[in-house]
Amino acid sequence: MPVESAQNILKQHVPIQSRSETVPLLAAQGRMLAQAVYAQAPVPSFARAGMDGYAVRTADIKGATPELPVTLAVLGHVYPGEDPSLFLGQPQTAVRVLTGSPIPTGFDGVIKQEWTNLDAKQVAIFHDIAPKTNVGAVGEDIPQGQQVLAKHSYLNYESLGILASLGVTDVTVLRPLRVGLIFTGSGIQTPGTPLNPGSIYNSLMYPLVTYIQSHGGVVVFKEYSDTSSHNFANIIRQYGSQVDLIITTGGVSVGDQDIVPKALAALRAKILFQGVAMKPGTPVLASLWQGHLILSLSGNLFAALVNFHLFYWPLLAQFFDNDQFALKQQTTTLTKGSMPPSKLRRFVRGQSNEEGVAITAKSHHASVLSDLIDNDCLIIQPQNTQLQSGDQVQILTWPR
Ligand SMILES: Nc1nc2c(c(=O)[nH]1)N[C@H]1C(S)=C(S)[C@@H](COP(=O)(O)OP(=O)(O)OC[C@H]3O[C@@H](n4cnc5c(N)ncnc54)[C@H](O)[C@@H]3O)O[C@H]1N2
Ligand code: MOO
Repeated sequence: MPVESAQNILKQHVPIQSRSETVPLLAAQGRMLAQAVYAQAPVPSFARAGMDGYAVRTADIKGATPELPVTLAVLGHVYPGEDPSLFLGQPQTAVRVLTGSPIPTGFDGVIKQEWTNLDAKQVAIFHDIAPKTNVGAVGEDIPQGQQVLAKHSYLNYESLGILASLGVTDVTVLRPLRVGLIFTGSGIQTPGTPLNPGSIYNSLMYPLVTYIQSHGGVVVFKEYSDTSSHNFANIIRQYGSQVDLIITTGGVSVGDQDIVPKALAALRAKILFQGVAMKPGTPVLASLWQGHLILSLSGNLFAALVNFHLFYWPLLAQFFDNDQFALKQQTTTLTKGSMPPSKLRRFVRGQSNEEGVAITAKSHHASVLSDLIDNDCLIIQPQNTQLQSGDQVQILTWPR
């Protein structure tokens, strides 16, 4: 089955998210806003000094030079957080201020202290300044009433800081995509215990959990299945109904321990597709168990991640009805590297740059993860076509 057909089948079975919940700001990282946020008050709510110096009436110091300074009476100081209403800007006066200080009414500029003699009582001013110099106006950052974040914005980094600057403590966000993870296979250990002979660490868990949790999803359970299909099926029976999507890794190929197809048959899950015309990750499988979607990725690390990127992001975009989660496809130039033809359409690790995209990976094997560190996209290599430097190629990127 072609990748696009598999993506379309999956999309038809994604639940549409509708409910919301209120969470503290720091718990909202990676979540989607349920409603637009408007500024109830301007930020800052007062005119503030942009430099350490003196609040002045700019008209008073017009023409001031080092040779002919203007001297002003210093009424006192207003430090950040202090009440500026104790002072009123009168002719030939100044108030000592620091960066962030509220500026008392009547003053219209802040002269930086380097242009004064920094006197506490009678300050000599050596330059003149235009009105509003070094004054941050009310609402300089956010004017009152402005829409700060649109409905369905995705909360991260700066957006959480902007909400905090408005004094917001809790936000109403869309219910996350609830995901359960099941890792199959023998000899797969969680980091923290010494490796048994022939075993490897469950490295796959970490990119999967972090991709999911930083893009509007939560991982509700992480379970290991041993190599019996009973065990796998029991995990699904026990936990499956808690989630919107179950992602399983490994066990989808044809070996003795490839238990996923057998377990799905025992669960009477409906197979949506099994095997996709892609390399790596050919044996990927999707099924539906009592209305819950199960996406079964290959166990090979790079194959699993290619499966994840190609199927998870379109599904997430559908769940939130939001294109910012969709895979982005674009045409660019292959600037470095080559690939021999492949019978199946192949997804190659790519490193995008200003000129195009480069193939820099030392290994293209499906089981090799470490090369991905400097790679940020997948190059689509059409079937039976070689890739060489200078070719126009299609690349796929996912939300970062
Ligand atoms: N005789 C055949 N053998 C294989 C075929 C085939 O058609 N005929 N297909 C190959 C292809 S293609 C792939 S892809 C793999 C997929 O196999 P599975 O999805 O069944 O994965 P496993 O066999 O369970 O594991 C493969 C590999 O990945 C390691 N692994 C699994 N889970 C993790 C994890 N969570 N973290 C780190 N590493 C993991 C596992 O130890 C194996 O080394 O099958 C080919 N074989
Ligand atoms: O599809 Mo498997 O993809 O060779 O790793």
